[in-house]
Amino acid sequence: MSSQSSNIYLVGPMGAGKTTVGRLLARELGKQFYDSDREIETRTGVDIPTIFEYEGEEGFRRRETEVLRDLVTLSDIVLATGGGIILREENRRLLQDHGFVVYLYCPVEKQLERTARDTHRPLLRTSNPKKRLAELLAVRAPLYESIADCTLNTGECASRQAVKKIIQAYRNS
Ligand SMILES: Nc1ncnc2c1ncn2[C@@H]1O[C@H](COP(=O)(O)OP(=O)(O)O)[C@@H](O)[C@H]1O
Ligand SMILES: O=C(O)C1=C[C@@H](OP(=O)(O)O)[C@@H](O)[C@H](O)C1
Ligand SMILES: [Mg+2]
Repeated sequence: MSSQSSNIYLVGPMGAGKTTVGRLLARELGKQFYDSDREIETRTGVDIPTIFEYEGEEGFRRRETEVLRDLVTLSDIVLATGGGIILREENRRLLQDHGFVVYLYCPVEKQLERTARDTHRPLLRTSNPKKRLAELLAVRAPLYESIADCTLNTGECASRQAVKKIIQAYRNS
């Protein structure tokens, strides 16, 4: 983390709670909240499944990096990222250099439960989403860990509890 950073960046897999916890955390700390997925949707005027459909995952990743380059220029924000943002080395460096990085995770079973009702995650539109989540995590977990300033299992805690724990870790950093 850059010393005395006023930004908190949440990374972690789909369903870990980045968007939900991030919004609450920002409110609690009086910081501006951003979500990289929402930012991409606002800029393009279409939803994420549509971007995947027309531009593929590669097109989405390109847009994700463009958005991140802009968001790291802001101060005093909480940013919830998309689960795959850590795939690009440039993104990992941008996150590490400009904020306090919190890795949120939970067991794959919980990820599955929490993502089951929402059909807006193109990578989970498969006959076996649990297997997909496990495969993604196997590749990505070391990448999340490599940039995390703090790690939190949201599997057994309510979002409000997660917020408290993050604030504690952030203030002690
Ligand atoms: N700590 C939590 N406990 C229980 N449910 C949660 C928790 N965090 C998130 N959820 C629920 O899980 C779903 C996915 O959360 P979301 O914030 O979109 O995850 P992410 O942005 O990491 O993919 C939402 O319906 C949300 O209400
Ligand atoms: O894990 C991923 O690659 C993705 C996670 C999603 O965000 P959430 O992690 O907020 O669900 C979203 O960016 C897109 O569907 C791709
Ligand atoms: Mg999200």
